Amino acid sequence: MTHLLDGPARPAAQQPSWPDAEALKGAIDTLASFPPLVFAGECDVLRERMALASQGKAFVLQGGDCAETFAAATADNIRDRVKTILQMAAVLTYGASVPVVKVGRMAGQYAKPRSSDVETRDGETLPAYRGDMVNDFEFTPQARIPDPQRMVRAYHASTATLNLVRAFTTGGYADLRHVHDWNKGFVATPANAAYEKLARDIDKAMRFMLACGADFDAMRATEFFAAHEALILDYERPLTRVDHRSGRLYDTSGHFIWIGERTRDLDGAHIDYVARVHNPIGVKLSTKTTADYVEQVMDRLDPERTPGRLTFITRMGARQIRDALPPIIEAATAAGAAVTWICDPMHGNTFESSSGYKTRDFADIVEEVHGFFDVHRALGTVPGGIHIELTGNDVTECIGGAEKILDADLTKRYESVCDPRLNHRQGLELAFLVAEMLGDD
Ligand SMILES: O=C[C@H](O)[C@H](O)COP(=O)(O)O
Ligand SMILES: C=C(OP(=O)(O)O)C(=O)O
Repeated sequence: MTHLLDGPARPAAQQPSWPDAEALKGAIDTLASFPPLVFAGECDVLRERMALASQGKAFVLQGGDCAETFAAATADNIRDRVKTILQMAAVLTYGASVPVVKVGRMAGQYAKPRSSDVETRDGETLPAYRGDMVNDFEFTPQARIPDPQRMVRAYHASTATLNLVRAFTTGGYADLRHVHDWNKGFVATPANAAYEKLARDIDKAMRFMLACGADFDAMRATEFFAAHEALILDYERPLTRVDHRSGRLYDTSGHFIWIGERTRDLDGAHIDYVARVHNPIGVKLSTKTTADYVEQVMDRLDPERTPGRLTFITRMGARQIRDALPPIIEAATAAGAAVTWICDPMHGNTFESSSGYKTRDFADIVEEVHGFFDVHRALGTVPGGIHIELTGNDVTECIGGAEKILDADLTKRYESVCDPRLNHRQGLELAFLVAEMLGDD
């Protein structure tokens, strides 16, 4: 399939140095022979949902691991992540009376861009870990060698994940009548107690609607989409297929793919790649973004200004967003933007704690989302969603929140192989706060 993507060779940032060209070719050919993970028609549905979010008629909740790992792709982990997203979506929908577009950072989020190509521990320097799709987290010379067969494993792990996600979300588990069940198995906390109360209210409203003759069978299933950063082009390209209905190219590795802050160069291979596929796509924007860049990237990726095609995921930092975001929005608006604006309050707020862990403060995360809403409201544009690194597990990776995780607690259960995630309760707590902001119109 790669011939479909032929064009001038462009520099591709953040790619592994695969040591064996033959092995790489073998893995690419294998991927190209596999069935698609998602269908073009599903991507089109998501584009329509993203369009609604760009107009304030829906709100996007994108969430999941910073970096998925093969070892953690278990039924329990996947179920708890899906449950957390369903609960957060219920809080947002009920709290703000807006449909929520549920998108997992799942089933493909196996590669990471890194600030440095190497990592040094106790005087030993090895290649950096770039995600399970590329090499292994273990700190040994052998483990850190990029192995293209890992892309094939990532495909299989994504298939299994997506299969379970589809079973959960269409097989009855996501039925709103199970709104209480999603809270089961989690430790009792103020956030879960608040959720339990909300679930009782939803139950009551549903009983009322049922008595009025509403048909709740329509709610048995929920839409749930898969997203990841389109980083490793040797994985994305062979999974790119022609849609037989329209003759257009789609990246069938996920419904929504985004280009990260480190790979969004206008002359680079990543922007060239996503310009050619028809999926709904995202571009991360930090404080380094210029007005000129925004206009040019819109012209490259969304020349027709089609609502739902392009999402800007801003990740500015709690202290910068109020100054850095307005000129970006103004430039986009002046250039006729039809983009969906999403706030990633994670990546601009990372710091190293005194105990040496990469962490984020829950208060900063909330503050960035506040800034995002305030800026959009002041400019008359639409805050269309949030993008969160989270897990359904009870980890201690981000400090703060109602349970007041402290620096000293980070050591207790820090499991992320890259960036710190909100745990289940912090995710729920954030959903309640965002529901308030959304409802504050
Ligand atoms: O998730 C984002 C990046 O991959 C991550 O922040 C990079 O982390 P690093 O600075 O430790 O390489
Ligand atoms: C690397 C990521 O973010 P960014 O490109 O915004 O740094 C990410 O979301 O995993």
